[in-house]
Amino acid sequence: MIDACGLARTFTTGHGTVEAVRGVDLSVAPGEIVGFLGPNGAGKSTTLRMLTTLLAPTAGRARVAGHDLRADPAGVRRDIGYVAQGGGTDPSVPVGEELDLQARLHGVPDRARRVAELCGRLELAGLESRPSGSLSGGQRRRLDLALGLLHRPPLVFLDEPTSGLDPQSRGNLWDHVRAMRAEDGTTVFLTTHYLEEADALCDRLLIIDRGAIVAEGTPADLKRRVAGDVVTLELADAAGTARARAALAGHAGVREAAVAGRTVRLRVGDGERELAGLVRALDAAGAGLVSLNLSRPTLDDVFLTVTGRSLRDAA
Ligand SMILES: Nc1ncnc2c1ncn2[C@@H]1O[C@H](COP(=O)(O)OP(=O)(O)OP(=O)(O)O)[C@@H](O)[C@H]1O
Repeated sequence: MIDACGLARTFTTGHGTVEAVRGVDLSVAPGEIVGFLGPNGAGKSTTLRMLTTLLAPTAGRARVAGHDLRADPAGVRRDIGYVAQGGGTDPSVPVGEELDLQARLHGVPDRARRVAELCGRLELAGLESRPSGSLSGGQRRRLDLALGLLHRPPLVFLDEPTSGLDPQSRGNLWDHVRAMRAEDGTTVFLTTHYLEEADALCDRLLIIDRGAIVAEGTPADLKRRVAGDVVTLELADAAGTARARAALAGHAGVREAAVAGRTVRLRVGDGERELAGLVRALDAAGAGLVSLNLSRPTLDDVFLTVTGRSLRDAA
């Protein structure tokens, strides 16, 4: 649904040249929900604006929703939905009127039925006569989503769809995005700052930093591949700790072991798979295991591993 190769954009400012996006390759398959994650200024919006034809690339090429970005930008625009960060509606216009107007602009056939259908699906029914400026944050974002979906685009771009929403409204919007994919097979490409959002909603993530993609994969794969799981062992005494350390030194699957007092912290690939073998090795060595804890890395650990910085600090 998206295939981009070497996409780049530089800006010339009074202070010199900014390489906002430095040759990004990415592909998104039909029906995927792909999250584009990165700290402030990483190049997310610039990439999104290029893929939605709002900004011309300085280099590279892309096919979006079956159309070449440079040769057929009108075709791209026809077949995508774009939900911008702040939305673009007039706050004084009633919800129903706004939807009807946009449906008319898009030439949506049988538009009254389509508007009613989307209002029903996105919990906007009953709000049609309210000016959009009077809606709550969550209702507002659902209206923005409805506006982006009116012409039934197979591909939708969402720019920070839940920015500023409370956790409950955020979860509600995720449900709607999932339903949109389940019911219509809509492909979704979204940018986000929220690690929880990336983790909960996206099938696959692209992590961008300083204009380049630094990691890519499903949330679970990324965590496993890039950061590994962590197994923390507590041993009964110093002798047991030494025996544990010796037993685990050559143990296949252990990538790294750090000892602090009677605690041994291991970095392993797939913790669940490794646990039984680890326990057997420790028992055989008579290490005197007191407790064992398996923790999964977070997406922030992934970012830290790839860039040496925390996404939260960097943001
Ligand atoms: N019109 C512009 N002129 C000059 N520099 C720009 C312009 N637009 C973006 N940039 C710069 O390009 C880089 C990438 O910006 P971009 O907005 O794409 O990042 P982002 O990842 O979307 O950040 P945020 O999360 O803050 O929205 C930044 O250094 C930004 O200052």
